[in-house]
Amino acid sequence: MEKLIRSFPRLLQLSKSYRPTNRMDLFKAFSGISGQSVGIGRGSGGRVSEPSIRSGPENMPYNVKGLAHIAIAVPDLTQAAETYRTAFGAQVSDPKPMPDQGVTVVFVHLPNVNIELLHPLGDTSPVSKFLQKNPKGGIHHVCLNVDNVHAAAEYLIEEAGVKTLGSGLPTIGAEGKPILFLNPKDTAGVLIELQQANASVHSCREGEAASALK
Ligand SMILES: C[C@@H](C(=O)O)C(=O)SCCNC(=O)CCNC(=O)[C@H](O)C(C)(C)COP(=O)(O)OP(=O)(O)OC[C@H]1O[C@@H](n2cnc3c(N)ncnc32)[C@H](O)[C@@H]1OP(=O)(O)O
Repeated sequence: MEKLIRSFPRLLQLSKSYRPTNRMDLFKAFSGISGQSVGIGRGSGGRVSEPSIRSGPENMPYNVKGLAHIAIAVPDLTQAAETYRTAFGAQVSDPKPMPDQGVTVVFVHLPNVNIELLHPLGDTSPVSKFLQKNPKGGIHHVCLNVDNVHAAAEYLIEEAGVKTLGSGLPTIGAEGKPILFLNPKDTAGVLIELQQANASVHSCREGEAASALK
């Protein structure tokens, strides 16, 4: 113990006023933490190392403005909505049929983000196959707000190697704004929806989505 204390000046300093009683106390005293888990970088002499952060490319032609919603496909919309309302005390919307998208949606409003519950509508719903593979339901997609969905699509296809799905032209989503889906094979296996954040809701009809963005 004396040898250990002599070899670590910080511990020596602490040991004058603090007597560790077990191994965890010894670790906390040495690393300077008080319970939360941290990573200690190699060669950092015991100091907690900050993770390095790399920024996105400069001059991006569009910006992600945040998370719009997380969509969960469910086998029973009424039951799922009731679970979110009663178990989590969340406000839930009435079901909204969206025949053009092949889904009925219920929005669950949480303080910092919405959850969109999805159920197939019609024979060719894109959610049907997903539910066949995941009969109990599951996370179907993540929707990001962007400031320019048109510029985003162009940049993703031409510069980032990320393909859009369908015709590549925006359609109108459940929040009444232009949306586009990206191929999950290009985005780490997660289906991502882009939504035009600043589009005026109610002002767009299906055929007007693309021109509304110009
Ligand atoms: C109202 C609106 C809104 O939010 O505003 C909505 O929600 S509309 C929500 C519904 N609309 C959409 O989802 C539109 C975009 N979705 C699509 O175009 C399609 O569903 C695809 C994502 C391309 C999947 O195609 P398809 O339905 O034919 O399924 P599939 O079973 O043949 O799957 C083909 C490959 O995609 C994968 N795959 C299927 N669904 C996936 C999902 N949700 N997330 C991640 N990967 C997925 C499968 O595992 C498979 O991979 P492997 O080949 O490796 O086995």
